[in-house]
Amino acid sequence: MRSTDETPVTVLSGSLGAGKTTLLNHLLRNAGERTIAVLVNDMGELNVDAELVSEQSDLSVADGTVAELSNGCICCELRDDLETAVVRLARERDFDHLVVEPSGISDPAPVARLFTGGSPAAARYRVESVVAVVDARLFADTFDADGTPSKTVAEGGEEGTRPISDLLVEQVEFADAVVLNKCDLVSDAERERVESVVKALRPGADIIPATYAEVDADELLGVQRFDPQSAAEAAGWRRMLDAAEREDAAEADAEGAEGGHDGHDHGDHSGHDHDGHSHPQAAYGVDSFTYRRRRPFHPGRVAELLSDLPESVIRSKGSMWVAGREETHLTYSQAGPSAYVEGSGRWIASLPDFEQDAYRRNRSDLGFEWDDEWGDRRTGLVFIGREMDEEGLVAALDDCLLTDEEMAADWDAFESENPFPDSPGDRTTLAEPTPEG
Ligand SMILES: Nc1nc2c(ncn2[C@@H]2O[C@H](COP(=O)(O)OP(=O)(O)OP(=O)(O)O)[C@@H](O)[C@H]2O)c(=O)[nH]1
Repeated sequence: MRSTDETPVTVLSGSLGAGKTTLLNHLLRNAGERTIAVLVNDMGELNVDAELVSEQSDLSVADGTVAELSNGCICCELRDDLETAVVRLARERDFDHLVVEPSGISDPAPVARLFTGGSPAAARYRVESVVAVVDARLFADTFDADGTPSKTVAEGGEEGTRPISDLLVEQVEFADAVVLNKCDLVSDAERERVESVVKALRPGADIIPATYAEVDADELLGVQRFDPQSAAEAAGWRRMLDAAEREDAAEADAEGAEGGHDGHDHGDHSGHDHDGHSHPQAAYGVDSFTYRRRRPFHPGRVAELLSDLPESVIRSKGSMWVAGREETHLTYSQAGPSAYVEGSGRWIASLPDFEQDAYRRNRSDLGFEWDDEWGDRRTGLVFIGREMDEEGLVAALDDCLLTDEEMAADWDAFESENPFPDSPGDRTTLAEPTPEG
């Protein structure tokens, strides 16, 4: 019984049929000295009591090395069960490593969070890695503009069905290591292209190519990769946006320190000449840029543009300021053929003065420049794609900004004729994959 040592946990994600079970079996068979316990959340089977069996490293999943939770989804109703199960497991069994496979949920983040913070599970475990098993064939088909884009609406998780592209992107963005499985089903060139996209989506993740998930267990387990502090900021789009904002804030500070603002206009300033470029993957034509403006979008024009982005854009995401939605901080997210906008909170500048003051006082370093007139309202988008026409896209986005005349005119119409959500939690779908490829 280990009471002080925290047992390392691997959180495994992956789309339906990507090869998670194949990987688990492989790990159990090749664990060497390690004793691995596996916890699977199987949404398919109902009313099977969670059986906490674990122990020998050389048993297959079917042989019962697995503690199974059923009846739901780990991230919601099963969260408590999961916590109880892992704590009991640690108390009753002796093992060196826990692998949790929260199948049926798209987002491994809540599961990883279960083992951090002050929970009883956190006292006994530490998350070592979040691993995404990616079906290289499916990934290539979904995001390769040269291939046949997969429009499949796949596994659902908590919200019913979701486009497969969303799941693939989000799992990769949160992963510390990506097992690129089914490499037998892609050519070398396709594999390299998939790798280049994965690197852009999640810079720094270890990519482990595999066929039938035959990975070196010591390469996957026993390496501390997960960092709870930076996990949320690890996605490629988030890093680019944060870096660009920090750069701006530092520039503004420097100007302040020099005792004068030279009057350069942030209202129409092009974000991308702040070196929003990143070319690490240019070899396969995968590139990215940031688009940042402190002028609101026209709701109709920008909805139309974002509903029909060129296929070269693989992933785009960020914050949007849309005229008529002065209170609602909008988060836009696109992955392949799917795109939506969600109300993700309030602009700080729309809060009552005393709340704003408190907010700004408590976070003296907001990480971005506060605009005298508009406060934190701004647009910051990141585009990741292959051979994108950046200039064309930026020009098209700029055409969606309010013109000077529109800025000066009455904004009432923007409020009423506006497809975007006007409160946090609401969502507008801009583009959906067609049901059959
Ligand atoms: N060709 C090929 N098939 C594979 C590979 N890895 C796994 N498979 C097959 O793909 C299918 C799905 O694999 P699983 O391991 O069951 O996938 P999973 O992610 O556990 O699937 P779910 O639990 O249903 O989400 C099985 O028929 C595997 O034999 C691979 O590298 N190449």
